[in-house]
Amino acid sequence: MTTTRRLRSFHRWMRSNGVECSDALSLVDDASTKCISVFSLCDLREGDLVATIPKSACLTIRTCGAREAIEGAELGGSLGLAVAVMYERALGPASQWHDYFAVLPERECVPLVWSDEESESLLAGTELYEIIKQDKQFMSEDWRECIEPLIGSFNLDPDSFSLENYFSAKTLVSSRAFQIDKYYGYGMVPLADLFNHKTGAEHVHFTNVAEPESDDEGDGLDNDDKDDKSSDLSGDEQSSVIDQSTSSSAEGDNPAALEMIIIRDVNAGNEVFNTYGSMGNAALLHRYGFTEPDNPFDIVNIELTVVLKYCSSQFSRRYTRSRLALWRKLNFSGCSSQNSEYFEVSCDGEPQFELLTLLYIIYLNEKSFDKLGTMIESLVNGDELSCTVNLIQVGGNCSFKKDNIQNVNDLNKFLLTKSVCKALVMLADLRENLYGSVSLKDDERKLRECSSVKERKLYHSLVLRVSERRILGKLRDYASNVGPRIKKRKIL
Ligand SMILES: C[S@@+](CC[C@H](N)C(=O)[O-])C[C@H]1O[C@@H](n2cnc3c(N)ncnc32)[C@H](O)[C@@H]1O
Repeated sequence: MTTTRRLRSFHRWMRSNGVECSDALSLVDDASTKCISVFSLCDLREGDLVATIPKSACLTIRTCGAREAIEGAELGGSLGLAVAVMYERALGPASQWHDYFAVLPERECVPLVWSDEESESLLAGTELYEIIKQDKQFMSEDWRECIEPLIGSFNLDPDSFSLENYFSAKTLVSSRAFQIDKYYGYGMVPLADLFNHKTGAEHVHFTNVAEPESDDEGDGLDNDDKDDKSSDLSGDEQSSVIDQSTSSSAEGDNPAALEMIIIRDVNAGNEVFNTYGSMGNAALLHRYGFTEPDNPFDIVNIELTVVLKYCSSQFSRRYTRSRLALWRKLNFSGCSSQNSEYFEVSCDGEPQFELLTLLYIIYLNEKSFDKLGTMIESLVNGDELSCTVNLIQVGGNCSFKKDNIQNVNDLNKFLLTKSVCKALVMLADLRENLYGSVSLKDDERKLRECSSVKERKLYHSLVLRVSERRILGKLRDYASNVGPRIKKRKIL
């Protein structure tokens, strides 16, 4: 089937399934990338309704032919939806969604379906490296525990439900599914999933006009994906949340359909973008298989284990343990995800506040540390702000004026002693070592020479490496330029 043909069939499919796509939209099939994008054929203005998609046309656990088996096995969320996708694909032309599947790729090129060698060579050191290893392991367990036992009941080619096909279905779900509503749950929304992403400058929103009555709330099936152990860097389940409009005044409101409405003007001939959310490059690559240069939502994480390793290189293990224990007693903690605790460094190189408090405590002199120990009882009863104020006062900072402090961010500069700044630079170096011996300059050169279309995996992994390494550079600048701003005074 030629690309033009698949789009013609999809347009026919939309008409016969009640999907209304405005004549102002042009679906474009790019022969070089085999990807579809949406362009405007005329000027589109804020408020224009450009598509209506009946919820019954969406592929969900509720609408798929294997509903009974999937619900009977209590599979929900992305795992259940991936089974629905595999089932309907296995039906071939007999599936209601056959012509919809023809406009989807076989699988999305996300790292989950890269070979182990590719992950090793392209992702080592990046935020994704360990996550992908875990994803593969957890999803294989999900498949063995939840899907393999069901395969016989489908009476279809068992190969269609293989582990490999499960991974492929998961890539489609992670990159294209939406949370529809309570009744339909999480699903594939034809047409809505053809729009590409632009960070912070999208043109279109999907609106769920009203919630239909749910006939069986509390049936144990929900969208919190309790069966699915895979990680989610973006923190939410769906690729895009559909706006829940509470207004029902507009004429033509249709509780059984989703509407796509222009929220930012588009001139004729331009691409119409959606947004998949505010995500850094690691999250974009993880779920969607692409990255954006200069992404303002990028972050780098520094694992607590790296901080402790650095601390142990300076002090005894006992010393490190006692400092960490006091930090915890003061109710500080890092971010946590699947057995790891870490600190974020934002796009502009600013380290997470809690990392500064930990380093500050690590470098407190013995006297101040002991004094802090005696104050624990009173400190833990206060809030984070007053606790940190006390911490800084005990540390003996003479330029510190409590009255000017409104929130914890105002305290950052007082935590940046010379030792803390030096530690931040060392931590940036330790984190950078994880990328191996290739320099940032070499990565930047390779990126300039690389084609985003022909060498897609290499290109996006290089964007990720380069953006993470630039943040580490900014962390070094931050530590060198911001601190130390304070003079010490003995108050003990
Ligand atoms: C929801 S689909 C969008 C439609 C898709 N282009 C298609 O051919 O069907 C999401 C996928 O589109 C691609 N994509 C979306 N936005 C992109 C962007 N800004 N840059 C590169 N690829 C993008 C990625 O492959 C992503 O996984």
